[in-house]
Amino acid sequence: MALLELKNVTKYYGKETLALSNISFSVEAGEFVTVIGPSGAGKSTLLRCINRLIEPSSGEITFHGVNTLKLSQNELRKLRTQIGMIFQHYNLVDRLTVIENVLHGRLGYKSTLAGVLGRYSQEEKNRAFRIIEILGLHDQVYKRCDQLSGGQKQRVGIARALVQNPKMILCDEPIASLDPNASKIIMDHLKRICTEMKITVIVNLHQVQVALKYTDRIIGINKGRVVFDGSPEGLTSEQIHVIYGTESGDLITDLGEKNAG
Ligand SMILES: Nc1ncnc2c1ncn2[C@@H]1O[C@H](COP(=O)(O)OP(=O)(O)OP(=O)(O)O)[C@@H](O)[C@H]1O
Repeated sequence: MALLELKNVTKYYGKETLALSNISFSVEAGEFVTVIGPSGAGKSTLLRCINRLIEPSSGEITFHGVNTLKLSQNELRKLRTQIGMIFQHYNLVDRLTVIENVLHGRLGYKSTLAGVLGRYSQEEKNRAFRIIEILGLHDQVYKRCDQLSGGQKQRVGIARALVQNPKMILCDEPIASLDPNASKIIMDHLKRICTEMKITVIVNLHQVQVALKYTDRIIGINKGRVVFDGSPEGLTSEQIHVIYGTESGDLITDLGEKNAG
């Protein structure tokens, strides 16, 4: 059974804007999938429908055997502990330290009161420190997040997602605000999280070259529809053109010799 299955997922904003149109695909446990497409194609909407930060208008989403669209608020909270999310602008609490932000990843497991009082078990703290170490942030543990670089902030975002002990991580343009060096560090971490921790990863990206380099599978979206779903090897310049339409000129040259077909 697939870990995640979408069937005919459609999302309208208001009556006019069709952001997703009959999206269907499934993702197996352990896959590393990138979603590419031009600005406004529906990539963010798609990711946010998966964990119901946005409510789809129709369709079905099954995660780990559960129909996510039928869950009560309480059940949804539990579901979200299993699906970590990483954002382009990190969504950290800037005035709090790295360790405090990372521990926020445990809030989904707590009563509101315990959460408000910041009550975390020693085990939770140990786990948070271990993950911070894995992400190379051990020297920053007690630094406030507003004193970190973008790349470091994103690593805090990843640590916060990992401390949840998720089955899957959704990454909404995680490197869009980072320089190439910091982007590589983030993508390398995400790849390792998938291959070594066996966590399924879905990443929205703007950069086709990055998608080609890192993932097993690329889903191309244009105007809310899946127009490509396959391996990086299958992504020819014609396919890029279908995904990006008139915006594809520069991207095709970026493909280099590997897939230019
Ligand atoms: N809250 C909203 N209200 C109305 N329309 C929206 C809303 N959010 C997104 N849209 C529209 O839905 C469509 C898909 O937007 P979405 O942000 O999902 O695309 P995207 O592929 O993530 O774009 P980008 O790469 O620029 O972030 C666009 O036409 C957008 O204008």
